[in-house]
Amino acid sequence: MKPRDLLYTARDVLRDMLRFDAAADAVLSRLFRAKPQLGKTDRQILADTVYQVLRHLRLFQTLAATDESIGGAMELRLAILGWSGNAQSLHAALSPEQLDWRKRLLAQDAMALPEAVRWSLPEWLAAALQANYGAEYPALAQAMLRPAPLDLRVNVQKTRREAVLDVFARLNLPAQPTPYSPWGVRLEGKPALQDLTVFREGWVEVQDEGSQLLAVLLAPRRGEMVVDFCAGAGGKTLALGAMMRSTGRLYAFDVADYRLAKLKPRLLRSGLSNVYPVAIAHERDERVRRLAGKVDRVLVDAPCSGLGTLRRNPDMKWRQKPEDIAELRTKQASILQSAATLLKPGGRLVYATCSILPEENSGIFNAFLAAHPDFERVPADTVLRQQGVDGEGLVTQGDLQLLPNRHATDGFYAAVLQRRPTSSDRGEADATLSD
Ligand SMILES: C[S@@+](CC[C@H](N)C(=O)[O-])C[C@H]1O[C@@H](n2cnc3c(N)ncnc32)[C@H](O)[C@@H]1O
Repeated sequence: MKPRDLLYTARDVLRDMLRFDAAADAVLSRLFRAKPQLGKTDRQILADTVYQVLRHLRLFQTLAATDESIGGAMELRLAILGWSGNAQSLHAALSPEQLDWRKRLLAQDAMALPEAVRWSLPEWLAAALQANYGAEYPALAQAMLRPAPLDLRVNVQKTRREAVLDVFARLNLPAQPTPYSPWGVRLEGKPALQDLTVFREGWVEVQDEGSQLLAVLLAPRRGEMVVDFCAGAGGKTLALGAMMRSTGRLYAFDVADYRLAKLKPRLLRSGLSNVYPVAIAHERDERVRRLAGKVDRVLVDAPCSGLGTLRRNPDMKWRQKPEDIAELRTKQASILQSAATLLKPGGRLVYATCSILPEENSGIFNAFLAAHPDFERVPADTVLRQQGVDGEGLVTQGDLQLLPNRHATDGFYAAVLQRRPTSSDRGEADATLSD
């Protein structure tokens, strides 16, 4: 497609996207399905341009409103400001007046603008981040404006990290081991993974290093009975299954069939045979009740605002509203409550979100512990150390707290609890030990 036509396509996509009635990636997928003639480079330019606009939406809208000399719809002017093709395509896409306008506006001194405009945050979210992160708020807000790196998880069921790094070195694709996860590889750039044998053969999966650490924290063992309560498309399920070396039973629960369906091809690639996807109607489903008191480990990767993933999903900051958070909190508390009933005495649960709002995180977890004296917090740094991960700097008040500005991961929270062993279990354990 000619760069100028691409610019107008970006305008049309933005018109759709800025209604915020569907996720940005769904809007893009719909477009790509409708226009199969779009080549790889065109798709990349379109995606990068509209995501750049979503990231900087408030700033770009403010800048565009200060100078209307080039005319055209707001969405066109936003696409001009966000254009993310190379210099050649930029010159081919824009008229000389548009080029001048873009240059002038992007050169403006943004320091004169309020922080929430500069960092393109809705007022309510800027206020919440400032209240919760204080002096760290500017670094956090700015880190969330940068695109995320491409992290992969090496499937230890099939290979080792060194072998994967060797393959990338031979392909001349710069890659580094991630600093915290024992299975993480960080790629420079965004190669088309689907074309690579390492991906097709199930040696690697795309997964942010932070997500990998949630699996590390659950630390499931061979032969155990494990439940991934909100498994979705199974990103963490696959990591857990590999940790269990494809032994035991790993149930992947979710209320969304269509998400679980996406797990199937990934499972095939992974080589795991210990995973059992189960669609449940809600968190108190009969299939959940049947496992009460029988499970060794449970992961609750709870539905949340997703505000820790703004580097990848910048539309979330415009789509979420304070009243959505209140609704999510009720759901999170209810899921945690049900999921905890699955645990055997001595069993462990990890409650996690990709939110950076404490009310979805420690707020839910601490309230659960306060109301349930038969459960206790397990310090996350202890578990990480046992798993060979240096938890220094990863743990705040006993729980894992990852932030893009500190750890170059998405924002994640994860806390571990254990069901206290009953006195008869302790007796049994003592008897076993003294035998
Ligand atoms: C954060 S996502 C999970 C992502 C997934 N664990 C992964 O690693 O790809 C939260 C998931 O919770 C699911 N969910 C929402 N309500 C639920 C409920 N009551 N019980 C179980 N799962 C639920 C959603 O369908 C969604 O897939």
